[in-house]
Amino acid sequence: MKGLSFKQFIGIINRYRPSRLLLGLAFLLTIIQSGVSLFVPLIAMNLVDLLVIEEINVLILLGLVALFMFQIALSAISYYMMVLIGEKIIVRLREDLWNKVIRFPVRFFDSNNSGEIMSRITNDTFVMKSFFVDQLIPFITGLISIVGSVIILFLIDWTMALIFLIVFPLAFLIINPLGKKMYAVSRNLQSETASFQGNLNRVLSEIRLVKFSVAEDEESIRGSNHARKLYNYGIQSGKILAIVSPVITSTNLMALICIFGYGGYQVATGGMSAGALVAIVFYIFQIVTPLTNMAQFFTHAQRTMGATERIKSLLEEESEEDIVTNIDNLSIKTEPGITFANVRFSYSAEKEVLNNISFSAIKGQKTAIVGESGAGKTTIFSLIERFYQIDNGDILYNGKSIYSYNLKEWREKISYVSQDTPIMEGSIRDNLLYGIKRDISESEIIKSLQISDLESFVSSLPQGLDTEVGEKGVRLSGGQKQRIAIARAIIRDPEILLLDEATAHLDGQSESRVQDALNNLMKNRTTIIIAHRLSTVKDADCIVVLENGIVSGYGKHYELYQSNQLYKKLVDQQLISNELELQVNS
Ligand SMILES: Nc1ncnc2c1ncn2[C@@H]1O[C@H](COP(=O)(O)OP(=O)(O)OP(=O)(O)O)[C@@H](O)[C@H]1O
Repeated sequence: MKGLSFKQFIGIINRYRPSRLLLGLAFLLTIIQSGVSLFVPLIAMNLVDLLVIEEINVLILLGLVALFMFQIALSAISYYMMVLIGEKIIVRLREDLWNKVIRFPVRFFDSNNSGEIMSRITNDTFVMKSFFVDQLIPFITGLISIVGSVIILFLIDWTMALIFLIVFPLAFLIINPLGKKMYAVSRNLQSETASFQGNLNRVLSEIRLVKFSVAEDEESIRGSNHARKLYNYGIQSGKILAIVSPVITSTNLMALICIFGYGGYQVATGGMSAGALVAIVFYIFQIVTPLTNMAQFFTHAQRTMGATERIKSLLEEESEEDIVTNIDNLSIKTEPGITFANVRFSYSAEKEVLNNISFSAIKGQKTAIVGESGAGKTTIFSLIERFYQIDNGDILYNGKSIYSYNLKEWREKISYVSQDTPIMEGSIRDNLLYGIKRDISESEIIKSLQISDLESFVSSLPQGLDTEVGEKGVRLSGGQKQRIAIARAIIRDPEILLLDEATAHLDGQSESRVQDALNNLMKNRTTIIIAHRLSTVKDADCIVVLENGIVSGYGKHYELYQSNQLYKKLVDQQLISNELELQVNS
């Protein structure tokens, strides 16, 4: 067991523990219970000795029964209290972890598999709890029992105690190196479990891709490899346990044989009373049982320390609200709306995606961003949403840095209709109102459905707005999902509209209706559009051409067509493809 990890484990338990009073009481009860169990053999010793001289004492017998009952009751109460404490700790830890995880920056999710994060919140916390309740507490009571029993053994017969103490450490000489090996195996087992879960999540969340790529066989092999690795680690840990358990059991057995041999001789020769031998055997059991459990304790401890390290690293992760962005305090006068001022940005050190970008999207106007695939258009939206931090420059809204706003307040100003239209499992209503804090009237919802051309679809459903859409909205068509995203944007009533190919999935008729609605929605707001089909942004008040990380053109359609080579190329390519499409269709 690594000292540091154990310290971290205690630190986490301490941080999420319930009141000291409850904890103290539970510990006190546990200690009293272990203490009481130390007296049972002493009374039994007296009883046996009295039996030998045929003078049964009812009072002692009743005392023994009462003590037994008392110990059972104490043991039940203290176990329940420990479970209560364990559950209280885990619920707080899970709540805190979840609260933290949903506030981690997008960058964290870029580099961490969601299945593995799930495994940490569910499995690793469970491992910690069961170690605390089922291992640590019995370990402590076991220690009390062992120490107490050894002391009493010395008082009853020091030579017997000495024999036992010589045999007892032998087991640990063998177990210690195995424990170290077990630590490595347990760590691997835990991380492999997490990556097994990560792999399941990866495949199950994109099951359609698996099917249309006919990748079942590959996935079957990959899944099997993970399962096999788990099997191997399981076998490795089994091999270690297979040595540890019998070593402990036979050491205990050896100790018992020595005690019985020597004790029997003593009783026969009158050196010791029969009661004393009974008490000694009792105490040996009180030493042996917790000792046997200790083998398990160390295995669990290794596994728990691995889980603790992973949970600790999650707990230490910075929340996106706490991230400070270095901005150049540029004192520039801007028009109302969004201004990118000398913005530089890269996802990683290898490649700069935006290299000194400056442009304005003025309030009440429609600003379009065009550029080749991978030029950084979506990145600009991500930066406006503050999913990532800029490296240099500043992004201003109405003349004020967007980083000066509280993150929640800032995001509430924005509606983002993205290309892949994310939909949550739940009803259509749940999706329309997702994250909206103010009360929304039924008429507001219906109006948004009318504007987004969804009304007839929703009214055709037997359960209307309360129809379940399935995981990721699988029961909806691409166009329906897109219109739900637009209706959601309408209900949010934002100051800033970010539209990424918002009408790409709609058919011509629906598109023109929704486009009109969007044009209405854009009034008096700051709107930025990403369009691959330039026909949808030809009428934009301003078009920003992104090329190799810089703004290579900025203006209206006809100006750019004459002055910007890339823009002309993109328009001409689309004209040609449109013509080809017309020819094919005619
Ligand atoms: N999360 C990310 N981590 C690392 N690199 C990224 C990430 N997202 C995008 N990139 C890279 O940044 C560059 C710009 O990507 P972006 O998605 O902004 O392009 P785009 O112009 O929107 O492309 P498209 O038109 O194909 O959607 C690309 O080279 C891409 O590989």
